[in-house]
Amino acid sequence: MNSTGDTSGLMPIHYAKQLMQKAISPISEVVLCDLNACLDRIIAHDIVSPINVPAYDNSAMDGYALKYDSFIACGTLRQVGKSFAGAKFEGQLKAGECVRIMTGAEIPKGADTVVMQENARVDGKQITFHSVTKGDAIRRAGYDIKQGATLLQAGTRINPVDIGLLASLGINEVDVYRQLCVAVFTTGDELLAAGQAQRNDRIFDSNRPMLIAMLSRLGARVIDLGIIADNKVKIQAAFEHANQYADCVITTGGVSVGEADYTREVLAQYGSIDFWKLAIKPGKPLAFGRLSNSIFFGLPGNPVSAAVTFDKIVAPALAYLAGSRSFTAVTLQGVAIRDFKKRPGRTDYQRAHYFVNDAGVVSVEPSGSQSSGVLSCFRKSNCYAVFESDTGDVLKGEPVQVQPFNHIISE
Ligand SMILES: Nc1nc2c(c(=O)[nH]1)N[C@H]1C(S)=C(S)[C@@H](COP(=O)(O)OP(=O)(O)OC[C@H]3O[C@@H](n4cnc5c(N)ncnc54)[C@H](O)[C@@H]3O)O[C@H]1N2
Ligand code: MOO
Repeated sequence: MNSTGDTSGLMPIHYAKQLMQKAISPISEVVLCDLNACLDRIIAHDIVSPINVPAYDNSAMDGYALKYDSFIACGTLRQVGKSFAGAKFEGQLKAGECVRIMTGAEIPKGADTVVMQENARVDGKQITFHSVTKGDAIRRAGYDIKQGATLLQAGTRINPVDIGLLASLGINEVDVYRQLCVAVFTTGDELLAAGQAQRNDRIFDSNRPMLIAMLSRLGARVIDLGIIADNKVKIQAAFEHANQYADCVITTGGVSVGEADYTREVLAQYGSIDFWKLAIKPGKPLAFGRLSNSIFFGLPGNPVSAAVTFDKIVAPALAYLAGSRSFTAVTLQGVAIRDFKKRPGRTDYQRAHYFVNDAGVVSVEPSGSQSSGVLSCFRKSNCYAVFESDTGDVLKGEPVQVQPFNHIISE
């Protein structure tokens, strides 16, 4: 029995996550980053708004600015000027007056209402209004963002809208954590790099390009160490190189129990291994450990296992290492519309397809082979059907947890 009380030798995922969190010290170095280069970087300090957005009361419509009481008293008002975005009306409205105003233009002094031009009848300078509601169509100063409000919290990954928000505050440089650097290599004498001549006794290395793409979606800088032969000396040299330059080393293959599975063995000598067998399907032989400078993930060689363990275990851990405080999977409650096969013993992330039916029910079905060698099944899938470790087969009509694919693994 291990320290988690488990007798299968497999570590439950929630326990492994706690262990990783204890073992990982998030990056603390802060760098100043240009607004145009900060997409996907992690904010290091809270962003507090130095200004109101918008800075002044302005019109939400093209129309007329007026004082409501004046409209009630007179019905028809005289247009005395114009207010444009960037060229406001400088005067003060008096009784019986209105000002032609454009969307975004500052509300003239003395006005408290804007009437859109569709509700105005123009006769020279005399304007008659209908459907007037006091206070309408005015965007107040600070109604989007108030001066002094915390707009973005430290630990937020900057998305394109955040870049718009920062620009709306006039901010053109942001304190972010230094970029995560991850070294990747794959092991296996059977591997060819895409582009090499095909051979019938070899397979192409799909894991490394796939993981590099996933890492770039995480905002990491990648050191690609290529394909390393099943050879202890070469694997150790790759680890030494990676440990010098990277915060994390990711390998695939060689973590199981086969006679050429050296990765775990080398790592155990050169660093330390915290766990290497997880109660997850696919992906049981997943190793996590530490070198002197880097953390280490040894992913299973099977491509589906590598993809799922990266998405579900490695990506959240790397987000934490990078300083992110907001990495959660969306889970929907769905209903199986076909039977799912499931053996008790591991938390299973089956590749599945979901849709919302006419009654609004999230309906989910397996999308094909669940073999960890069948990467093509991902293309027929848009979610994981997640089954807890102790569950057996799940039948049509029974509830299923659905996790739609995120941007790391999908579009
Ligand atoms: N006796 C046992 N055998 C296996 C067990 C076990 O518990 N007992 N676990 C199985 C499971 S589950 C998995 S997953 C695999 C993991 O094995 P490794 O991580 O050691 O990976 P390899 O043996 O090197 O390769 C497995 C499979 O994947 C192919 N592969 C490897 N690298 C790549 C790559 N970069 N791109 C594409 N495909 C790759 C490789 O050719 C093998 O077919 O172990 C099971 N065995
Ligand atoms: O865990 Mo393995 O990934 O089941 O094939």
